Amino acid sequence: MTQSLQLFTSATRSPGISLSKHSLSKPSPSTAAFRFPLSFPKSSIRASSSPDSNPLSSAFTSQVLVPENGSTVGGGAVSSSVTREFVPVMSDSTAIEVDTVTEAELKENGFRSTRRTKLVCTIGPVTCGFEQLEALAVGGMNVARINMCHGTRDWHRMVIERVRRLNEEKGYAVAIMMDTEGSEIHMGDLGGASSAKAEDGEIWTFSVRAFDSTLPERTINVNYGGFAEDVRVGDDLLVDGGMVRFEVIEKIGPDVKCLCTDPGLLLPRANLTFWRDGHLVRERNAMLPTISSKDWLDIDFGIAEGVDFLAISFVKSAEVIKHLKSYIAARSRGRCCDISIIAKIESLDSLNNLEEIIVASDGAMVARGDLGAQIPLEQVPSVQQKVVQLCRQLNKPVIVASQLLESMIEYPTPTRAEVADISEAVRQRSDALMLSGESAMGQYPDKALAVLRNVSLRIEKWWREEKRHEPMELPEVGSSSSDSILEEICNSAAKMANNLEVDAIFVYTKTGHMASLLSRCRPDCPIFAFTETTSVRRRLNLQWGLIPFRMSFSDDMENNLNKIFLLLKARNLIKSGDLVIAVSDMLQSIQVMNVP
Ligand SMILES: Nc1ncnc2c1ncn2[C@@H]1O[C@H](COP(=O)(O)OP(=O)(O)O)[C@@H](O)[C@H]1O
Ligand SMILES: C=C(OP(=O)(O)O)C(=O)O
Ligand SMILES: [K+]
Ligand SMILES: [Mg+2]
Repeated sequence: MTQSLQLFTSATRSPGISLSKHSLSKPSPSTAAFRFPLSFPKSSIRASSSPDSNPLSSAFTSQVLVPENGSTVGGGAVSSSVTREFVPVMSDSTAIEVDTVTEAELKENGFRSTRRTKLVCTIGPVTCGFEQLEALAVGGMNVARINMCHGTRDWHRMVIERVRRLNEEKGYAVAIMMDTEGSEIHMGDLGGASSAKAEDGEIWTFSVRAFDSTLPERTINVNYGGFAEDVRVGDDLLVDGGMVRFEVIEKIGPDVKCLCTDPGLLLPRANLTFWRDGHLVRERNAMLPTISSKDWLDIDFGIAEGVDFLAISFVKSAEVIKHLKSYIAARSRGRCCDISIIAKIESLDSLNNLEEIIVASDGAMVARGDLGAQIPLEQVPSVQQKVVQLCRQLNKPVIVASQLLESMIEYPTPTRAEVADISEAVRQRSDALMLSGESAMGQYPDKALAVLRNVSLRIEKWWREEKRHEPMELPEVGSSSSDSILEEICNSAAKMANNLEVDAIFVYTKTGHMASLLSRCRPDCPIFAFTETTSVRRRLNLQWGLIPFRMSFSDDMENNLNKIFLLLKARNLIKSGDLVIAVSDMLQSIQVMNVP
């Protein structure tokens, strides 16, 4: 039995679409409908029954339904022993594309316990091979990140191609995030060495000189031409926010001699900040462009390659995001909504303009690496909490990044503190967690991913068992009355889902907006998001609790639902009796029903 609540307003009814087609229920062999359209006499309800509402009709036999992978990978339940062959079966009732990882996971754990927190992996030398990428996809990677600070154009292109091939050949929906270099001050390449050790008391030279061949011993290139001019003798020079510390002792033309005062490992292209009298010197940083000329070339490349997310480093204001968005819109001639812009919160300026930056962006990243170099480390946790909360309030996905499992670059098990840190990010209900060096160049990328996955699952389960619902105020984000209606529907649907303990919420969404409004509510059950385009499906992969599927759907919701039930049931992904709530951005209704 279907029970539904529908809202009709003339303002929100799509022009050109006949109301009866949308608003009236159609009894089918499997669902008897009781609806209460506010503007229609109840007697008219059944009049619209049509033969094609029969889910067994041939109309949908070519239906293809594509579930997202990975977001559903369970704690250790899916190992590499899972057969990872992707077999699109095109015979009638089994016309559904599903990768075996998702399928196995849904079957084994039931969908109430699928993973809600999404996982981003930075791809680097140890994970750029096709098989290694596939292992990450099997392990639950939802988004592959390429950091434009490292690697060549050909290398980036190769990684993008491989991820795309993985999606095509194996049925995954791994999204691609390109992360700009930004123009903050950083070291050069260490002349090809993977790292260099700076010992206490050593004198190192930081130089803006262009060295033709090999770097002289204990010499570091600096990318910023004004460096030697700007630093003063006595300044503290911090590598990666204090991983290594130097004191400036002498300036000789383009060379700056520095004494190592805190020893440590220097990594290629590590970030540099300098401090004077206990304060970060940032006058020059404030003048550096957020998007450098190299970044613009990289962005052109990203647009041409059709990446799903552009993460912008060292965002200082909302203006830069707006400027970029209008550029992308112009470049891609209207296809602008295909690339989401993620603002990286990693500088003092970004904190000063936090809300307007997040409003202007499509999401944010708490980039704790550089953030911890620009504000005192002890302030990073509260900033993280604030950004995560604000993003949820403003309905933007948020990623918590950097050093989540830093020790696993070298060791196969995490520290207890790292596990506690991940737990905190999951408990804050951030949309996604990110691996950097752990997956780019560490020794245990798959193990690190498994830790993220298992800790996420465990904390989410604990949270549900304890029935914890943090009392977060969700302010209205919609600017039009139809937006407000969608928002209210989502808020109510999520609340009903919790109270009724339903197994899943189904949402039909063209742009992904309604799915993200549901995700914002962080309901107890997973959200199956059905969308028509592969790019929306991939982008939904970053958001908390969403399991995106791609399918082509008709304007007839009842029909869509019946098709989906049938297709999912044919693959044992749902079963008769499961309680679901269905909402749609095509039809303003909330339906509650048992799977027939
Ligand atoms: N494309 C790449 N090629 C080589 N090394 C990479 C690449 N991407 C990342 N790495 C390595 O992984 C480390 C961590 O990655 P990330 O946090 O993204 O960069 P960074 O440390 O420069 O901010 C980098 O310092 C670098 O050593
Ligand atoms: C994610 C970050 O940015 P990147 O790795 O590009 O420095 C960070 O600083 O935490
Ligand atoms: K970067
Ligand atoms: Mg950074």
